[in-house]
Amino acid sequence: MLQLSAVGQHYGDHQILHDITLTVPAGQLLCVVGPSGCGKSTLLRTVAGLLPAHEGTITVDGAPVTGVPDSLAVVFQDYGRSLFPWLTVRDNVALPLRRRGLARAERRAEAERILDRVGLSGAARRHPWQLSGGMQQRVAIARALVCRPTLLLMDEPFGSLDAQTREDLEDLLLEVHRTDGTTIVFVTHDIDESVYVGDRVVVLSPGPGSEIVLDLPVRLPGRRDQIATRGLPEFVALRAEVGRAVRGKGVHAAGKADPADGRGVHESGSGVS
Ligand SMILES: Nc1ncnc2c1ncn2[C@@H]1O[C@H](COP(=O)(O)OP(=O)(O)OP(=O)(O)O)[C@@H](O)[C@H]1O
Repeated sequence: MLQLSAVGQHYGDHQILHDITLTVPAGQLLCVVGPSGCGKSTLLRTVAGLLPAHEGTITVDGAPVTGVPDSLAVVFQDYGRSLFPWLTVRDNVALPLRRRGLARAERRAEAERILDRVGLSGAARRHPWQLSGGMQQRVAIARALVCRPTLLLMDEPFGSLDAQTREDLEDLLLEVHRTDGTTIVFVTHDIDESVYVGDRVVVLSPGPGSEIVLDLPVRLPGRRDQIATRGLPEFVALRAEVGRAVRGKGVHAAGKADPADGRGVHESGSGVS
């Protein structure tokens, strides 16, 4: 479980985040959206322990975050810079296992297992620069998963991919989440994406001093499907509600209901206009 209590963040005199209080239960996929520059990436970097919180406290499974927790992995948008071009795909993925003291053969076997899972078993001996952008981001996801993190942070991971690749990776993420039960915090500027992948969507207000303006459980019937789910009236209603909050147009009362338990069927009907 991830807990943020009255977290504030500044760059110098510039206040970015104010009084962010949030509990993310184990196994939840939380999406964070908000206007450009409101502090989504700053929030993620603070949770990751890369920036110390100026105010408040953050705990992961009860332990205060004072540096990057061992149980945590991060995937950034810029896959091109996050992979080492001189290493093969398999060695990129195996790299985090070195710190765990696994022997070389074990590291390679584990990397190949994860690569198979993300649909890249045929690419293990290639180098990142020989792959498409979508394949490189699959490598970055594989590397994040190889240490079996309990908390996965993703900062606009599909933002620079074409629409088809993006949908494929959204579905890969959902499959990983369903199978592993990893707690995931997923930052995106894409409202549709947040509702499609999230169990819950949190919207931040524009800065300075961004706060949470909407905390919305995503209750959609059935297993998510790129065509069928996006056509559901429940999906359209949720998307409109998040869109209104991002644009500062007010929040429907259903948005405040039971946000920590964002699974199951959405019942509110949301009153979308
Ligand atoms: N290292 C830094 N030093 C000073 N200011 C920064 C730094 N990083 C970000 N900022 C500023 O903090 C604010 C929040 O930035 P952040 O990248 O967290 O927003 P964001 O919501 O993720 O933006 P976007 O949606 O455009 O990616 C912006 O005004 C940005 O210019």
